[in-house]
Amino acid sequence: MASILPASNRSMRPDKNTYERKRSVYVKNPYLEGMDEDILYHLDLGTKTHNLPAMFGDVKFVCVGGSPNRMKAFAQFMHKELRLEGDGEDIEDICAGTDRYCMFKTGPVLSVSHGMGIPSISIMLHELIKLLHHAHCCDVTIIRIGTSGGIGIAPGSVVITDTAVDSFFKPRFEQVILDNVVTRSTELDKELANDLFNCSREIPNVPTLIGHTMCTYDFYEGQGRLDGALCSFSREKKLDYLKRAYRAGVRNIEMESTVFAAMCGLCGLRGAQRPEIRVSEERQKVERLWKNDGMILVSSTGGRPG
Ligand SMILES: O=P(O)(O)O[C@H]1O[C@H](CO)[C@@H](O)[C@H]1O
Ligand SMILES: O=c1cc[nH]c(=O)[nH]1
Repeated sequence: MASILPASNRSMRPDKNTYERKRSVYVKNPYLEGMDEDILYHLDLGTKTHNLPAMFGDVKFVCVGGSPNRMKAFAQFMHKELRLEGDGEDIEDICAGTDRYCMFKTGPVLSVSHGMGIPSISIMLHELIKLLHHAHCCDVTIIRIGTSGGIGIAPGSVVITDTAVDSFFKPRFEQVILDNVVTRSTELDKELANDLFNCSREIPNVPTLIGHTMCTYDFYEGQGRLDGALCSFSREKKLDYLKRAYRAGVRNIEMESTVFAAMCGLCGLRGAQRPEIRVSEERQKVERLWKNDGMILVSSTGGRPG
């Protein structure tokens, strides 16, 4: 099991009175309270083996992305920007005991990898949300930082997602629960999207826009690529589909946004719930940082060679 974080990180927990109105992280599972121990299997953490409030009670921002190396680099970047002790090069992977996901903590910012696709991020989110709940975190903003394929926009643009849509351009996530299909909303917080967009205006040479993000179950056929091992549609059909997506407001495609939006929304992790009237010093620092340096993207887009 990963050891708990050094005392220097624990001391950054905000004062109880820092926030005048708190928004908790909710779990919606009546069985959890009655459990003697909650093991977060894929994070290699647990309520009996780790002091989760001490380790994570001060978390205010969670940034997630597919690749472990990217999330480590992001954590090192945050370490420098927050001017924490040391150079951050030896930053500890809190989930080192498992190779499923990695997790780094820099002050109030948690950086977590989630792998590729809905099933992978959904397992991570179940355990992350329980972690934040057990740690008594509140007022948590979560942002997925990812790559995506742009539609009708310049390669390299940053798309801030307002709504995640499925392959039929509908703002929904269909979760199969036992043998039922349960439909969940995929709206993301518009206020946060606007805040992020306003921050982006201060960053030169990075075209940024707000738009819908389409989430698919597959990188190849699901995204209309012609270069997968299987392809059963014509170039014309592909272009027709992408044009219809564009007309429906879709500006980029990736593979996690619908379940991300659905789960975070249900569990009180909508970042843009901006309840704070007085904010902690760390949070002001982080907000300043984002305003200055723009580490705020939801998806940066690449070309779509296929
Ligand atoms: O850039 P990340 O976060 O890895 O996410 C995108 O990249 C992967 C596909 O290459 C998918 O998981 C997609 O959502
Ligand atoms: O899902 C993805 C991620 C990156 N680029 C794409 O074209 N699609």
